[in-house]
Amino acid sequence: MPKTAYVRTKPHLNIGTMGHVDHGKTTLTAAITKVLSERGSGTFVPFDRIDRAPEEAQRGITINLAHVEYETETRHYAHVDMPGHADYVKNMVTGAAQLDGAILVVSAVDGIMPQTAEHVLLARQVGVDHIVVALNKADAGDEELTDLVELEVRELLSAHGYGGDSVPVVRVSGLKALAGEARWTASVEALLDAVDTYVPMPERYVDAPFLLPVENVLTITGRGTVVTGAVERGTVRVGDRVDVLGADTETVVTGVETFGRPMESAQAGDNVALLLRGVPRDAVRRGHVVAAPGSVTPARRFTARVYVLSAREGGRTTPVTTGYRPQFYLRTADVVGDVDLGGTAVARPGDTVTMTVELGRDVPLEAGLGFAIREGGRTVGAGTVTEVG
Ligand SMILES: Nc1nc2c(ncn2[C@@H]2O[C@H](COP(=O)(O)OP(=O)(O)OP(=O)(O)O)[C@@H](O)[C@H]2O)c(=O)[nH]1
Ligand SMILES: [Mg+2]
Repeated sequence: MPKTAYVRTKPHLNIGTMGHVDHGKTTLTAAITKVLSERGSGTFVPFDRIDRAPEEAQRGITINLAHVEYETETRHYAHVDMPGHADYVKNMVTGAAQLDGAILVVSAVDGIMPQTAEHVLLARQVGVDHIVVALNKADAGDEELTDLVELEVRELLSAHGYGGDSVPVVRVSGLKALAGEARWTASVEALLDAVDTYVPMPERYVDAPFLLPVENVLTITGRGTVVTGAVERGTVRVGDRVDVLGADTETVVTGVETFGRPMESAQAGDNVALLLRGVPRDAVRRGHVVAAPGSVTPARRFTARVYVLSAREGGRTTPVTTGYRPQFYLRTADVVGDVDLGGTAVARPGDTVTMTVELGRDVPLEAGLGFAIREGGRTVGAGTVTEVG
């Protein structure tokens, strides 16, 4: 049976949970949906409906991005639960690229761990301007220790330009909230209030030509290929012609949905699924971009200012030279690129340098676009495009 159409009654924002493995992101995500469903604004999504892949259940970790939706009194949210495990930072970057604000989950028992810091750095780089901290497992943490963890987290955020002194830090217990303990369901409510008030509604460029970076691709039997992601700018409706950049094809949008509900028109900021006419499932991939015809010219050469992470930050121990070929994370794409520093110049860990990059394929690029550089499973640099071509 077709579901009822999505009715836009409140401002919509994209948020998500990030942080180190096992600090409780998925548990907190489930708890948020439970607390809100009891208020009558949303559906409870249990833990095993978020981590639902067999490998996730078996290993007890999140691997894939999972999306849930809920409403507070003032806003409608799409929430992406991101993996914390070091092997899946790739997926985390894709999730973070769609966010208006992030909930950084830090275990009050364990404090800052490597992916706590890595995720903060990556969030900064892909354009997440606001972070709210959930000091989770507060039910199990010692108060004095938790105070120390809070100080540490504020310092970390300040070091990355997040204004750690003013960031809301809320002590919560996802686990106990899920169990319905009043003290802790109240803590989750307090966290949501902090998100509502601290994360501003971003400016939405609804009048710009439509652009959606593809996060995922699915097949709906009998209907065709569907791409999902957050609309970066513009609007789209059924019947619109679009370019699929990366797949190098032009097609027509034959369906627009959000969380399974049809939409008349999707706009900048919406988290959507677009049904594309006649596009084979294997022609389109994460990292491709769906855009208004002719509105963007993809390129593979650009100049950027890049910060090379120090070894202490988890980066390289040896300098970068011309000829270096790491992976570049741009929007939802992950593309290999050749680095040119100009002659024999070197970039040591801790340096900020200008470099020219030649990507392995064409990607929609523009000045100001932030990106991360990774190599062998770790983040080694962070940069901003200064010039295309
Ligand atoms: N005591 C306590 N344990 C918690 C709390 N939240 C989560 N846990 C436990 O911590 C473990 C990890 O929880 P998850 O929610 O899977 O953690 P995660 O951050 O989503 O992990 P990844 O997605 O794999 O990075 C589980 O055993 C949870 O039951 C909490 O508030 N208090
Ligand atoms: Mg998880």
